[in-house]
Amino acid sequence: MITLDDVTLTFPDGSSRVTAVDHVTLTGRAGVVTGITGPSGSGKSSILALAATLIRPDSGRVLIGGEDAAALSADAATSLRRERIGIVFQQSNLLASLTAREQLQVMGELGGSHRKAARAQVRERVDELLDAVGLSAHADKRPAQLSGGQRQRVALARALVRSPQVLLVDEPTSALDQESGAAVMELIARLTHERGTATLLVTHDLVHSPALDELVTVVDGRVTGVAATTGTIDGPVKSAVV
Ligand SMILES: Nc1ncnc2c1ncn2[C@@H]1O[C@H](COP(=O)(O)OP(=O)(O)OP(=O)(O)O)[C@@H](O)[C@H]1O
Repeated sequence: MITLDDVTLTFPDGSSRVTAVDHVTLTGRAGVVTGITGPSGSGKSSILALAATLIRPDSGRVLIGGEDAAALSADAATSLRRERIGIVFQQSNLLASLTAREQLQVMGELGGSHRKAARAQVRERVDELLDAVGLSAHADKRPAQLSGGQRQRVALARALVRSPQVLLVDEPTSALDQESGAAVMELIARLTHERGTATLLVTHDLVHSPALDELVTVVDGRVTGVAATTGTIDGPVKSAVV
């Protein structure tokens, strides 16, 4: 579970400051895809960056598994991010020289043990995740040999390698056509339901709302609405949400 509790974030703007996030309170629950939508400049990406502990709020708390990430030292926030948070960006941000399998392996081994048994465990998890995102047959391909949708699926699998509690996804379909976008959204919903991640997903495109369990609307940095959606992708937790 992740909770932003009365969070405010401002940025310098000439001699004054612009308020990007204005006393926002929202919760992403385990096994639930919470969409965050709103007009351009409303604060969606800022909310995601706060949830990712990439920036600190001016005030308020960012609770991840009960711990206030906003109060941690920079080092502690980095390890919390590494261990508990998976992030998928608009562009897949894959390393051009690595195969799909290697992208996941590098993430799985980051800061971990070099013992043979530990590495074998990572390999097993990588194979399981590549299978879960339907890419086993493409495991040895590099990003340039994959379609946009396949690259986003690799990025999604990579974000899940360390079994994060929280999955943060920023406009995952913006570089995709409608059909592959829908497939990526469906996959995010399925993996969220199966693996119990608390998923926050920023989208301006409500054509994909069937993949969302809840929708938070943000305008001018403020939450103006929270609604259960009429999503059609079933999951174990979903029935309890709607
Ligand atoms: N690094 C920054 N420095 C100064 N102002 C910023 C910075 N990042 C965001 N802002 C301002 O904060 C507000 C919220 O921006 P944010 O990017 O979070 O909105 P958004 O809803 O994600 O927009 P979009 O849909 O266009 O990506 C805007 O007024 C923006 O100009």
